[in-house]
Amino acid sequence: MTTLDNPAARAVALTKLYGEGEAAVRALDAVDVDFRRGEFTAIMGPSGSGKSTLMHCLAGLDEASGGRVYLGETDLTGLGDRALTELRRDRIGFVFQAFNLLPVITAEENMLLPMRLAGMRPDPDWMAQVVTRLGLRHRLGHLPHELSGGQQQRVAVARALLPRPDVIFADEPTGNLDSHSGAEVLGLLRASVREVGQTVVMVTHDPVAASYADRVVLLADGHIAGEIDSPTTDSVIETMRELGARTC
Ligand SMILES: Nc1ncnc2c1ncn2[C@@H]1O[C@H](COP(=O)(O)OP(=O)(O)OP(=O)(O)O)[C@@H](O)[C@H]1O
Repeated sequence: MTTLDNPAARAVALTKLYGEGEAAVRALDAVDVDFRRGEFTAIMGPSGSGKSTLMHCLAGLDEASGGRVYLGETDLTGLGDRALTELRRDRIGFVFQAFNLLPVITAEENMLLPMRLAGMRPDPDWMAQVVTRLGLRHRLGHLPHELSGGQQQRVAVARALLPRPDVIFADEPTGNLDSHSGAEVLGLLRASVREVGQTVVMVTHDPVAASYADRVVLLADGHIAGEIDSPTTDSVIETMRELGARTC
């Protein structure tokens, strides 16, 4: 089986309704999409097009109203709360716009916290590689408030990378960063894909951020509206303009 027919995550006829009756909002309407292993995919689209909803359903944070969601071979639809919690803990990494570091423990303790809670230890070689790549070797003992925003987000990326999850879902990971810090975080995500085959799925409004991805999946009005392979900032801006979308 090739990686093409064995995606890391997949939505099949995924439909998500919020509310009921006349007031119901169809946030996703029979969406079919695959996220290939070892690939960096950006999800883009106008405000309200369903990006966050798609990501939340893929990551087991929100329940589908119809269709199926798979993480590898595992069908998430129908899993109970406990199984979903374990799946998120053991197989998914998250990076959010807000860095979500615990303020009273050091950068290193923050990086290791999810693994400690799961009773796991990181492979020392892998930990050393991530820390080196992070460029924060001399900041590991610092508390989050002693770090810049970019440094805090790099700690959050390391925290997601250390357990080697099946997929890292990143929701506007550079939304709170200046362009220099944003480029560092995006470079780190891209390197994790290129160098160790991590799978990353990122929601973004930013064409520059999307240009770090291998592929852009475009959403409009709860539907897949297209794809861009090997995106550049210009090709993303042009395609978003054609979609009539807000791109900043
Ligand atoms: N909890 C909710 N209850 C009701 N409607 C919701 C809820 N969450 C999202 N929606 C609606 O579902 C649609 C898709 O929302 P979603 O947040 O997925 O879009 P998005 O593309 O991520 O938007 P943005 O770029 O503004 O973050 C929107 O019409 C939104 O108003």
